Amino acid sequence: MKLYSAKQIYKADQISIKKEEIGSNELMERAALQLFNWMHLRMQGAPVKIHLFCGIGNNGGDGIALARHLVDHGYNIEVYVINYSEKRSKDFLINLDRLKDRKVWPNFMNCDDSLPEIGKEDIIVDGIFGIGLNRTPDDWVAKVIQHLNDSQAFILSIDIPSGLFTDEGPKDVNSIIRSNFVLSFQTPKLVFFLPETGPFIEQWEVLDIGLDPEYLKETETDYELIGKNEVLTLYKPREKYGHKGTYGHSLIVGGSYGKMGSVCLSSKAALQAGSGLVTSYIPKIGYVILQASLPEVMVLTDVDENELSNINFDIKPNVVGIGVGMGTTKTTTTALANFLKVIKLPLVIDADALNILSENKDLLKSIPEDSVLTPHPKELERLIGKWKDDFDKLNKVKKFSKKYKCIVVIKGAHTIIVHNEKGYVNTTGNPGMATAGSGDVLTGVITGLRAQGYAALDAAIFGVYLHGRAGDIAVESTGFQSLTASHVIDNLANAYLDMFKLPEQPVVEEENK
Ligand SMILES: NC(=O)C1=CN([C@@H]2O[C@H](COP(=O)(O)OP(=O)(O)OC[C@H]3O[C@@H](n4cnc5c(N)ncnc54)[C@H](O)[C@@H]3O)[C@@H](O)[C@H]2O)[C@@H](O)CC1
Ligand SMILES: [K+]
Repeated sequence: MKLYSAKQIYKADQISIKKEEIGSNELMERAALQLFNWMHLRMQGAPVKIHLFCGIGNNGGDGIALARHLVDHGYNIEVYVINYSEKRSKDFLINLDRLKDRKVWPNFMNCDDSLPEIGKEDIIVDGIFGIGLNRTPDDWVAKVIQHLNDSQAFILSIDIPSGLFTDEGPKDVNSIIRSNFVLSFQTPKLVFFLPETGPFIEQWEVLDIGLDPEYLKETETDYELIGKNEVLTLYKPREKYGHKGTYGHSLIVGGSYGKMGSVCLSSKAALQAGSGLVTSYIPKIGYVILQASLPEVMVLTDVDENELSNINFDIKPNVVGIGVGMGTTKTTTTALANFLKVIKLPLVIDADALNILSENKDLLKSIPEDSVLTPHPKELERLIGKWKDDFDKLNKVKKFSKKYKCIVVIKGAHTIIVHNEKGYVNTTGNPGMATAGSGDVLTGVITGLRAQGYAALDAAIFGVYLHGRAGDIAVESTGFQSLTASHVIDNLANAYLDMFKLPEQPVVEEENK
């Protein structure tokens, strides 16, 4: 699913109005009706108090139009207009008049007014600012927003939580609504998925207000949301006459004294992701461990007992996953530097290999083209330096990806895969996966997919999705706290199977005869 910018949404808005020969207030009416239907379906006329807080722009206009529909259906409402500017939008004014025709008089709130009382069981509709926010709200508006956040009432935001910018980072977190639910028009916004701004959104849903499908289809976006539909198009079915050689050979390089488990996890994950063959390359100390735990995996050992000192093999893998558990000693650093000088195969680079690269930035230019790097936030910071906010981080990663011709997987609650100018935002995974070895599993999955012939970007996107989905399925039986990396591996099979499951159909009860 494409994630459009505010500029693109405004453009879609203009094009739709022109093509359909409708007034902009008709588009607002569509939006308001969708909001109303959504609420009405769930509330079924319940007499709960609904407080609608509206700004003076079109987001406020949506709120005022929604208030009219709620009144027409007998709901118990109170409307407030937050008068933060004199520049009321045309459609806001049209809808204000329509509301007044029904003898509903909003409370106009200015900077010195006292704050209304809101009960814990009430509902707040947040229509203060939408995608038109272009500067941090004034202090008194921030106070209103804090008052709503503190009320403990359920907050339903129209389009975007008020106070969140659509395409830049927040400057004052105290001026942002904490939404329980966002009904977002036409597209979710990128900020719903970033670490700094995501926590302001508990749940979201898209309302289709029928913006011009042609424009939406043709417009390229900087970000895409990756769900089941997106990965289904990447999936490579198995061929009847395929053999294990058809599905590639993964080499997992890593491990050191006391950290052999990471290589076990990566190697097993590569196998479970479907790699035809898997070999592990480890220091001698891990030989028995690997052979005893993974009978399907072949093992090659370094000349050194405890650490990698010379990465040298005479097999022909088609991808190498490197870095897990390998440490950053001088010997291993030299081994990695020498390896990078000669290796031409695509790499999946993780953990200590990333840390070595951060400490020795001149090695970055030796990374083979189309390699996949999988840093967690700390590793990323060591690699690209500190960032101002999430947008700054994304821009820095885009530059890095272009400069070193690689794919960067920014791991997090919503992992983002960056390739050149574009980012792919993953939707699977859960907090239970913040556990030891979870990253090693991801490295193995992406390596295993790469081995099977998935292109680098596809392997990264598909791998991140599968890994998260396996974690989501696993957590249903383990709970967040007890989820381990091994559970994620054990559920890779279920994650594959789940891709082809049809959505559950509602059960129709048989009529009594
Ligand atoms: N496709 C669309 O674009 C549609 C948009 N609609 C609604 O329109 C919203 C956008 O409306 P607007 O462009 O009027 O903008 P907003 O309603 O988001 O903001 C109101 C106006 O306040 C001003 N402003 C921005 N930041 C401010 C600040 N910190 N303090 C004081 N004033 C500030 C700006 O001039 C802005 O236009 C969307 O979020 C959505 O809810 C819907 O009506 C349906 C169609
Ligand atoms: K809003």
